[in-house]
Amino acid sequence: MSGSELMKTAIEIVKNSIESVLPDRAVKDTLKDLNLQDVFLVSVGKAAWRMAKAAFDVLNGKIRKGIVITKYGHSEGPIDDFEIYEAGHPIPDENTMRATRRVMEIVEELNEKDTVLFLLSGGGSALFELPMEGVSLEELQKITDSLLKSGANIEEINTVRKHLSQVKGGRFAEKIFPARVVTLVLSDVLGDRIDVVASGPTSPDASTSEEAIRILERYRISVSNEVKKALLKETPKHLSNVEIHVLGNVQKVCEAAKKIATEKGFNSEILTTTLDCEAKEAGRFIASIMKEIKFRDRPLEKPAAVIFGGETVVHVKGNGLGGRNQELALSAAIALEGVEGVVLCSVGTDGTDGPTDAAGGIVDGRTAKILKEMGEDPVEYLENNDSYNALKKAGALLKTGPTGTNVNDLIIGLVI
Ligand SMILES: Nc1ncnc2c1ncn2[C@@H]1O[C@H](COP(=O)(O)OP(=O)(O)O)[C@@H](O)[C@H]1O
Ligand SMILES: O=C(O)[C@@H](CO)OP(=O)(O)O
Ligand SMILES: [Mg+2]
Repeated sequence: MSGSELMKTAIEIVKNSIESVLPDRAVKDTLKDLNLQDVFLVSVGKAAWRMAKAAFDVLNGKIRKGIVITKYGHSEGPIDDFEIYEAGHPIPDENTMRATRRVMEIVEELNEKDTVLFLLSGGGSALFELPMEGVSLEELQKITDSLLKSGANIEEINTVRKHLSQVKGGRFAEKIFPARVVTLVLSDVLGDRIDVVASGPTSPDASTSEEAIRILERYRISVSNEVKKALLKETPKHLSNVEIHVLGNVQKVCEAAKKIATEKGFNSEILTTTLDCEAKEAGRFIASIMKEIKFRDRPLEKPAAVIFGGETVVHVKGNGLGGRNQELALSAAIALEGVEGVVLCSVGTDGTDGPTDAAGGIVDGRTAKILKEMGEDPVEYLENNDSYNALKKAGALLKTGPTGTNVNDLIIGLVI
């Protein structure tokens, strides 16, 4: 197999794996079992449009009102008479608040006979938000931006978000009470911490005010007195009106990748579904495993596919453009320079990696060489967190557009 054929194979495995975790089927199957009548549908997150459409297709006639809030560019047209909103991500904006207020207007009227069907996917933290009284949107945006660049993981970031919000950390379910809420979650959080996915609007909160304060201190983020005051108010730890079902996660996409790669003749193994270290360290480590396979045929014999799922972090210190998958791919490209018969592909299953239009990167032994031949230093790009521009120059960006799902990041290494 030539180098470009191997790249094509990697892209095919990735795309088919993502296809297999589109939420449609899981939403439909779960709803058929639940037999709900007369629901208020609220769908929030990057996969919100697709989840709402699937629910509409199976519940048709049993939905009294439908509202969808998703990221800009992620809705795919009208669904019946649903209200469909797009808003800012990963930082909430005015449209986030406008759409969330609309949801609150509707649920606050409900009584114990009513049911809210809440369809939730990652991205919801930015898309569904009304800050606590005294906390301005501007300050919340600043704190979110600092946390996202600090290297803090999603559990830490969302511990702070929950305590500054009127709808996160179970507070949305509290507002819905005495009505009932049935939540279907597509998980993009490692270990399926459902109180962390989209900051758990309908989950009893496992985090505390004290932890939120400690996290801000740990990452040296200073906040106003109003924010300090808001943080002290504790989130609900028990909720009696909630039922939650998990539909999909990073395990499922990794299992699909393993199956597809095996069918294509690769000795395939999932090495982890909880990759959570610094992106560039992960890239280097994965490259070292691929070289072990290439030169020593272990832990798998060639042809081999190694599969990783997770969510790495990036301490963004430079002023470049990129995302954690692109950064991982660029780092791997540096470590794989000159090695033949290896391809590494790292993507966000939602189709966007960091504030860019790429889903991730696809690199091989030629990628770093191509950059050097152009007079560019890949290490400098990596240090400036400018993986997007490095991979763009080398023709190594992978673009899928919004995929309709969101189960975190998938990394595949092929070795022949
Ligand atoms: N220049 C950059 N290089 C690498 N990563 C970046 C850069 N700028 C932002 N990021 C990372 O992108 C993350 C947000 O990306 P995004 O793909 O929206 O995350 P998610 O898919 O988890 O919502 C931030 O947490 C930040 O760490
Ligand atoms: O909304 C969120 O809190 C996170 C985790 O679920 O999602 P994303 O990383 O896609 O923004
Ligand atoms: Mg995330």
